[in-house]
Amino acid sequence: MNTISATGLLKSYGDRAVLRGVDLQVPEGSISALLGPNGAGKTSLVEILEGHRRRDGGSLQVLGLDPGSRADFGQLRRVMGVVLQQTMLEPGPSVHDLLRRQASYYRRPADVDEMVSTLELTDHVSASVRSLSGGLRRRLDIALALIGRPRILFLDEPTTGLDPLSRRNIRALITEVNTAGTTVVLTSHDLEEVQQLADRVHVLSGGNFVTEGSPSDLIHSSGTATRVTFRIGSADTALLPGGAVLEGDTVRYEVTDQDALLAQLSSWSRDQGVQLDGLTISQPSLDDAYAALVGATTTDGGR
Ligand SMILES: Nc1ncnc2c1ncn2[C@@H]1O[C@H](COP(=O)(O)OP(=O)(O)OP(=O)(O)O)[C@@H](O)[C@H]1O
Repeated sequence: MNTISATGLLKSYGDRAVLRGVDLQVPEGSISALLGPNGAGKTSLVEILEGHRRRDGGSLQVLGLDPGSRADFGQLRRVMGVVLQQTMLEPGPSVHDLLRRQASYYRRPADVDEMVSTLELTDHVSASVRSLSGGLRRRLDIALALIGRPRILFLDEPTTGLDPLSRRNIRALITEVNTAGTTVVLTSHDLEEVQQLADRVHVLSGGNFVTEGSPSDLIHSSGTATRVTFRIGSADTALLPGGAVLEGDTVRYEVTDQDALLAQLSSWSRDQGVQLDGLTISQPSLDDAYAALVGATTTDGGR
């Protein structure tokens, strides 16, 4: 079953068409990532999915509700958690008061003290929002989004501005929340984060998704090469499988079918009576694949 089902979504600002008939299916229980260059329309799309921005056309169901309808939005907000790209916290109240107030809007909220401890805000519960650093505000944003135990969680660049340890903890928390049953829609420019978290990746460019699939599907379809290197020693290079590049005593291959190459190399080394000394295999990352798939064809959207 799909938690989000969108067909033909349209959005323009003046005469600039940002979404040109976007179709999106987000399976229940997945972590789906929306990628695309600056200005591609990710935030516009996510805010339409959340019901925080009006669409110009197309049909949309989120958990069977239409976020663009006022009545449905009222129901949706009780089962939805949202972390916006920019934090919009009221500056006055303390961390604890804000979380308590937010929890009071839900029928079965999470425990406030537990949430404070999970997001490592314990030392700051009495501090007013205005006194928090950017990273602490981000953690509070996430705590507020999770306090209602949402069925769907929208995260727009959730770990931007966090220190490496907090980033790691937030990623672990996202996985945990997802494992407990929450569907997650993630927008991020951090492709390592996306590769680590997402089951599905949708790349938006020029007003539509230009490619969709699992991170490994995208890596595979980009044709990005795996790099295989080893040291040659005194072996005869003449009989090496084709495609070898010799750099001093190191042999390098760039291939898309690593299994075939490794099978050939293993018979070569057997025939030569040598080891594949210092063999390293560097798999391409989602970052490499994204650059190959999107890099040359995109431009900044003009902000
Ligand atoms: N309220 C608005 N009024 C006019 N133009 C807008 C508005 N919001 C967004 N835009 C424009 O729409 C385009 C898409 O913006 P959007 O923020 O959705 O992209 P994005 O993919 O989220 O970008 P980024 O990765 O930089 O956050 C940009 O050209 C932006 O300037």
